[in-house]
Amino acid sequence: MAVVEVEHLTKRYGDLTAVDDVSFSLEPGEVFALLGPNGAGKTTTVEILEGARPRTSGSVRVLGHDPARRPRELRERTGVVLQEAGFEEEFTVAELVELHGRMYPRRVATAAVVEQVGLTDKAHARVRTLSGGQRRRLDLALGLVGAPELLFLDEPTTGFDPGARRRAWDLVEGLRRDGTTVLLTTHYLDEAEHLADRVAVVVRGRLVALGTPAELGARRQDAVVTFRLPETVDLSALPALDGVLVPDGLDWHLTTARPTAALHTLTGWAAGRELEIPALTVRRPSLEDVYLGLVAGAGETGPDDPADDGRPTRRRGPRASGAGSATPGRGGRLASRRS
Ligand SMILES: Nc1ncnc2c1ncn2[C@@H]1O[C@H](COP(=O)(O)OP(=O)(O)OP(=O)(O)O)[C@@H](O)[C@H]1O
Repeated sequence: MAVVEVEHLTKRYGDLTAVDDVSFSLEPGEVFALLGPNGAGKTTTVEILEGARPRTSGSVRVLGHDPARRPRELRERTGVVLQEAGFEEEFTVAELVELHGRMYPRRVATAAVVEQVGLTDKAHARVRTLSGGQRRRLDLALGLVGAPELLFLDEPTTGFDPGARRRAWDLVEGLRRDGTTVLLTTHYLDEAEHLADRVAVVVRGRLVALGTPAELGARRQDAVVTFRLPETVDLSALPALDGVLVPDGLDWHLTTARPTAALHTLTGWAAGRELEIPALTVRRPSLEDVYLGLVAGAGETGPDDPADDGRPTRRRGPRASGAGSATPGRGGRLASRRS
């Protein structure tokens, strides 16, 4: 049985359709990444799955439950790592993890989860003294302390230094090995490529592509041949190459649908003149290239788009106040789980 099943999900905020007839499912143990530009509807979708927002229409099942009913069992079997969560600043890391863990029947030992996220040396530090990246790791610890079957990770490595990001990736890979299903949103395409079994690309609320990173890559047949001209050679001396050639500093990039033929022409020409072509590489499109092509193809014009209202990425309704969430004091998370 699918862990998450979403069929024809739609969410409207007044006139704005933030999620538009989206369908996908998550199989047990898979890491699934939701990608899309700012305002695409990723957070809205994830919050609907978490039970933190009502949907307008469509059907949603999470671990067999309708999250809109906010069943207790679902809350106990899922973990949530938000983009920004409020912490109770005077608690220590260990205290906060300990208190949070009490909400879950299947909890992981505090020391183990603190170790898992690399905060052991900060276990007894007050939350207010943590750096931005350390707070994100604490967030991760709170998502993991309940040994969730399904983990929601909303931009989990934003603000991480490169080492911390690698460790977070290792952690997610470890979770996958243990059978945890993970729904991830990220703006880092390398992160999605590295971690995700499958990727869904959402633009303006609509699902525009769904598949493994390799399947999405295979949508594009083109490749980029990069090279420099030998010192003694002028561009006009090159044979005609099939594709679009653009300069980039000393390099030339040839984007071509026929990389084998283009390479043959180029290397045949050079070999015939006993020339060495410096810095010659061939690169297939990365997930980032494919993603940017999909986003552009779907008419998204980036941050200057008048439809982009420039609002912060994570908005919460009245739940955001954290009122009434003094135990254990994580405003966003606990309040959203309880309301
Ligand atoms: N409570 C709300 N009321 C009105 N509009 C909202 C509300 N929450 C989100 N929106 C709008 O819905 C759209 C989708 O927002 P959402 O936060 O789901 O996007 P996102 O893909 O998560 O973006 P980001 O990558 O920036 O986090 C945006 O246009 C946003 O302004």
